[in-house]
Amino acid sequence: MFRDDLLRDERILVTGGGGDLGRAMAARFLDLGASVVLCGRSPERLDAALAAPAIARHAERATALPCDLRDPAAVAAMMERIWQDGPLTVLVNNAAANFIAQTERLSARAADAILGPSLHGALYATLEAGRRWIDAGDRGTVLSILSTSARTGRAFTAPSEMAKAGLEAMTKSLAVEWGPKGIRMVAIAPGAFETETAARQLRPGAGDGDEGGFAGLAEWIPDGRLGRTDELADLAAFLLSGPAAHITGETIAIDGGAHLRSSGAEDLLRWPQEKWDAVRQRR
Ligand SMILES: CCC/C=C/C(=O)SCCNC(=O)CCNC(=O)[C@H](O)C(C)(C)COP(=O)([O-])OP(=O)([O-])OC[C@H]1O[C@@H](n2cnc3c(N)ncnc32)[C@H](O)[C@@H]1OP(=O)([O-])[O-]
Ligand SMILES: NC(=O)C1=CN([C@@H]2O[C@H](COP(=O)(O)OP(=O)(O)OC[C@H]3O[C@@H](n4cnc5c(N)ncnc54)[C@H](OP(=O)(O)O)[C@@H]3O)[C@@H](O)[C@H]2O)C=CC1
Repeated sequence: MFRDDLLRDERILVTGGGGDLGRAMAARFLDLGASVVLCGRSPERLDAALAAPAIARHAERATALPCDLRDPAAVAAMMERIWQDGPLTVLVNNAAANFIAQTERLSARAADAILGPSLHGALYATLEAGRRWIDAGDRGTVLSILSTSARTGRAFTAPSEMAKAGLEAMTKSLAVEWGPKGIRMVAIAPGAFETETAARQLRPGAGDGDEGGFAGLAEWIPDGRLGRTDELADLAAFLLSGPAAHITGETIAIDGGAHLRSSGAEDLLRWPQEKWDAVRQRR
């Protein structure tokens, strides 16, 4: 689909690069010639990502740095370390934290556990990369991974929706403010992708025969299935590539149309063909 060297000149930091979607994007960027730095809190998860065959086959262009994005000093130190080897050209704000809970029962610490990495951490990373690009007169791109649920709102994950909506506002605001300085801001809003943590944090199952997971969700999605990680990775690669150079401030949804299912015709979608035929005959 893409030229093999599409991202050859890019040096890309993928936050949360030890997670499922981060790892898939990193592997795709490497396939297309980029150098990649992964970050996350857990050194074990980062080591596992570097050892995965899709990444290990490009070992000379893949590195990892543990970093807790909730700590602005740690983010600054990570960026300093990265820049010692040369500038990044792309920051991918992918790291996030989320879990379902009845919102009125969230403690302040629980709310901060979500807002910390998902909103503040992404902002800290964007500021650290942005000011280095601006000081050096370098071009740069920030790609943030949002969620279609930030557009619609979503019950039981309010802090995550607030964080993702905040990142969308950052994407639009800095597209204008930093655009003249050569910095492009883009975002992807995924729908449901069956990653290990999404299943655990968002559909944990309550026991007694309810094992949770994503079973049954696909039939609710207009195109009848969940997203595939390779599809997200390809969209990310395109948005970082030369042909996307004029796209900024935009968020692209990748959810099979799921977030548009709020038209008031949901009951009609469940009608069998006979019912449509009967209605037509009665006209
Ligand atoms: C919507 C679709 C779009 C998005 C999809 C995704 O993002 S999928 C990707 C999702 N990926 C990930 O989520 C990434 C992996 N997960 C993580 O980063 C973390 O494990 C974490 C965010 C779940 C907890 O962060 P941490 O280590 O900082 O937490 P901690 O243990 O120090 O506790 C702090 C406070 O939070 C409370 N609390 C914690 N869990 C729950 C819960 N389930 N229930 C209720 N409360 C909970 C805990 O009780 C405590 O409050 P207290 O008692 O002191 O008042
Ligand atoms: N899967 C899905 O259905 C959807 C996912 N998304 C978004 O896609 C992105 C990736 O999700 P997914 O791959 O499913 O989730 P993962 O949990 O696998 O990935 C998130 C990563 O973020 C890292 N992270 C969390 N907190 C911190 C922190 N404080 N500092 C540094 N890194 C941190 C985690 O690593 P570690 O724990 O080692 O720090 C983890 O690897 C997220 O932004 C998510 O919100 C959006 C919509 C739907």
